[in-house]
Amino acid sequence: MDFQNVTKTYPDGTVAVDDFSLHVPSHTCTVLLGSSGCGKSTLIRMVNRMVDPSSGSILIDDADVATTEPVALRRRIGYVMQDSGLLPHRRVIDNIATVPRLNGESKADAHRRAHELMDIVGLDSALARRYPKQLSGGQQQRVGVARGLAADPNILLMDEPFGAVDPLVRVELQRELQRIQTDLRKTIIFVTHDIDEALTLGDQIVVLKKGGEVAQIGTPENIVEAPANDFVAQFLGLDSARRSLSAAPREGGGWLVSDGRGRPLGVVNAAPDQRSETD
Ligand SMILES: Nc1ncnc2c1ncn2[C@@H]1O[C@H](COP(=O)(O)OP(=O)(O)OP(=O)(O)O)[C@@H](O)[C@H]1O
Repeated sequence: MDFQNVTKTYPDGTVAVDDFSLHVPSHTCTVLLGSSGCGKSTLIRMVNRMVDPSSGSILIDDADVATTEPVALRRRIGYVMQDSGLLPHRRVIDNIATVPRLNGESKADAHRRAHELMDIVGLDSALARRYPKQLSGGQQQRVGVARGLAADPNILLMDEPFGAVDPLVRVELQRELQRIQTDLRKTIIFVTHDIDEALTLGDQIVVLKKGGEVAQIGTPENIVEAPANDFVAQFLGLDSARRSLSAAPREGGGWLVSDGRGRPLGVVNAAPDQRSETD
């Protein structure tokens, strides 16, 4: 997928995205990382035409999304948002089956697929008959992910999908997504302002400034090892005590790693290039 010189000016004159270009490699997870208001949601919503660019284009397999009817586009691109966006008056199973049903699948087939998806996202099948409000926030987000995957889309758009759940559940959901992605290899665009989440999930991370200005694009390793500028270093907190780590040799081998305030964080047993044959 490619964003080509995309600009979005809202009717009130706000320039949310200014001349943004990006190649999104297939079958990998691209994270758009930036603080509130930098244009992340606008960017992701232009892919499925919830928002149309003022100029520029977005190409999927070399076809401009502007040439595809928005409803058709949304039925073949998965979309997961922060508050899960579930239909409150529909049971979990029917929420997941919504798009396959709209695509003409029989109820039996759509429900069978929905049960498979519940399994994939780690939801007990006993929850199928519940309504969204009878689920925890984390469970609702799992339903949201299942629903996003229901039509077996090649592309999955995720707009701060785990932003509203508590930190422990958030880490669990991130792990589930990584596991799912190992199997399904979707092209994912994942929006977050959480650095740890970006470093965990991104194959490619795009650090954004206001107006969708790209501050840096790279793998998590690239960005942590070599921030392109002060903005990226500060945003990642590389100059803060939490991330400026130090390591001291440890009795019995390995290193004790501490943060910038000297608090112990853990132990490194061996640097990758110093592993012995027996490790
Ligand atoms: N419908 C709209 N009309 C006018 N301005 C808008 C509209 N939607 C978004 N904006 C503005 O565009 C800019 C980018 O907003 P956007 O929601 O894309 O940012 P974001 O990075 O996703 O932020 P957040 O993380 O807070 O959701 C902001 O200044 C916002 O106020």
